Amino acid sequence: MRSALLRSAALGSAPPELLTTAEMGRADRSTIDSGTPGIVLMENAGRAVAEAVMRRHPPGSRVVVLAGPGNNGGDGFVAARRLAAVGFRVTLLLAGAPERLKGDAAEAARRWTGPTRPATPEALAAARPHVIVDALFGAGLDRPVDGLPRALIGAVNAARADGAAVVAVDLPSGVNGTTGAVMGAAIEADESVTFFRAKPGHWLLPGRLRRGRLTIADIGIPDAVLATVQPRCILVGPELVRASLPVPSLAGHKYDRGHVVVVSGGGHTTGAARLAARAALRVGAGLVTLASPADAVAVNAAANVAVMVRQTDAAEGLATLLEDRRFNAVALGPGLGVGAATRDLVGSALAGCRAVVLDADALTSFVDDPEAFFTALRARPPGTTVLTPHDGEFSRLFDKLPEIHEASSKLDRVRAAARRTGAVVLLKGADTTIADLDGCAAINANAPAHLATAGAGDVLTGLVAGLLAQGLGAFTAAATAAWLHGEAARLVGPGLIAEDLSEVMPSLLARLIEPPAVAESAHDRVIR
Ligand SMILES: NC(=O)C1=CN([C@@H]2O[C@H](COP(=O)(O)OP(=O)(O)OC[C@H]3O[C@@H](n4cnc5c(N)ncnc54)[C@H](O)[C@@H]3O)[C@@H](O)[C@H]2O)[C@@H](O)CC1
Ligand SMILES: Nc1ncnc2c1ncn2[C@@H]1O[C@H](COP(=O)(O)OP(=O)(O)O)[C@@H](O)[C@H]1O
Ligand SMILES: [K+]
Repeated sequence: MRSALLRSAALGSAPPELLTTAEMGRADRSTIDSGTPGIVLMENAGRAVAEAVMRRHPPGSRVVVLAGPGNNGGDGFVAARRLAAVGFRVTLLLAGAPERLKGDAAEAARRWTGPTRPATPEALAAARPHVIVDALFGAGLDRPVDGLPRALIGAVNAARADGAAVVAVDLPSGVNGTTGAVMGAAIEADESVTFFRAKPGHWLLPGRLRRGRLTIADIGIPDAVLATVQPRCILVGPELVRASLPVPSLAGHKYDRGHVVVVSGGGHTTGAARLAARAALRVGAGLVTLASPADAVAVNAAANVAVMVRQTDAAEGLATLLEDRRFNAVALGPGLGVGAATRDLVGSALAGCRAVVLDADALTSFVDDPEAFFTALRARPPGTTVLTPHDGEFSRLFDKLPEIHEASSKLDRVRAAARRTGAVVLLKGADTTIADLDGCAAINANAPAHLATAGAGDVLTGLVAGLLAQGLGAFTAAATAAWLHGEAARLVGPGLIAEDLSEVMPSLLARLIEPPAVAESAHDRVIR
């Protein structure tokens, strides 16, 4: 299922694959080995950068190209030549000695016939640029910036604060393309022009906040190189969601669409589970039952119509309920409270092979003995468990593990957690990151900031459970749910409260699912 998702992702119009800087290096090399000279790729890259400048600024504008010592600088030399040729007033500032430029960058520098001046903060300020092309560092950034590069980054940001526009080549200098980390200091760009595919660092925070608009330019690297590179991370988008969403069959019945159990908290904390239950139903689960402790039955029954309510007393009650195999997905955590009773409920849910989503208190209840929890998770069938922590829950559970504590990015932390638990881990945030045991990963970045509101996470838990119940694998369900959740928040807009997310699901799903069978039957009636 997960590999089908990675394959289906390739069908969409916006390229979903995100390439680490190492993978991008392999894509470059593979293209060069197949006969396209590196200087051709560099010429195409520099032209794409020049075109980005031309799209928004008239000839005659003052442009500073800040070139670094590697191929990113080479792209800058090409952009400088093309902009000067059409009437931009270009100042080329090089950080480093011209004689140290190598290979394609040295060739690009030879093709530039204007003056090349040493890059200093003073020279940059004196040029009073309307536009700065940031070609200092790209994929080759391999250590924190210090000394002159750091001063130059500061000067670019100061010029931008004074009104200059900044177009970054590939990445804003200082941003790590693989991790999104700011390595000491980083340029703030209005636009970043990257090549062939976006990089995780364009979408992970804080890199995403530095890159401005993202333009992905075709520089002549064929898509076929992806078969060699085999990228391990995608950006979730509508094509992928459309390809994954279950479409009910005319011949089907509600049990074909799965039956979700959401475990409710006690009488005073039922809201979270109700939000999750409604979301599971809205995303298409055939039936949803709230497993409710005795003191919450009345309030749950009064507050629900389509969602059913069953009294289940503690872990034994849940285990008894789940003996009915038609309950094929269980969600628990929201509103349950932290402690032994919740740990026991989780134990009942994890027994057997139905799909399980664990969130909130179902995660926090294990912070004192995470190893026992990880062991129970690892014993489950692959692709059946999803954990949906926010940052705090993730840190409490995983940060003591050295491989997670020392990981260099959100992507690596989530991958390490998935490896450790065998579960699909979805770490929430503006750059929600999802990974499975094998290191397949997805970033979902469509959520607006107003999604950060009480109860939004409970709705996500329900969406994941609803999709699991309809037969999606854990990775696909988590990625699809995260995108639907973010898109629903965009549809509602500012003023969103968690209840709204489920209510816009029908109009959102209608845009994604073609209903050919319904259209046909309407037509039949007209003919009769
Ligand atoms: N043939 C190719 O590989 C292509 C590469 N392209 C460009 O090439 C770039 C990558 O080029 P490179 O691998 O040469 O890398 P960069 O140009 O990003 O930087 C490499 C240089 O910067 C130095 N450096 C790294 N971190 C530093 C720091 N913190 N302080 C001081 N110096 C530092 C390195 O020692 C090295 O000299 C891409 O970002 C892209 O812009 C494009 O031209 C497309 C084709
Ligand atoms: N800055 C942000 N931009 C976009 N989405 C965000 C941001 N911060 C949080 N979110 C999303 O909001 C939701 C909050 O969930 P959670 O923290 O579990 O809240 P709760 O426990 O109140 O339900 C998550 O889906 C998360 O990804
Ligand atoms: K750059």
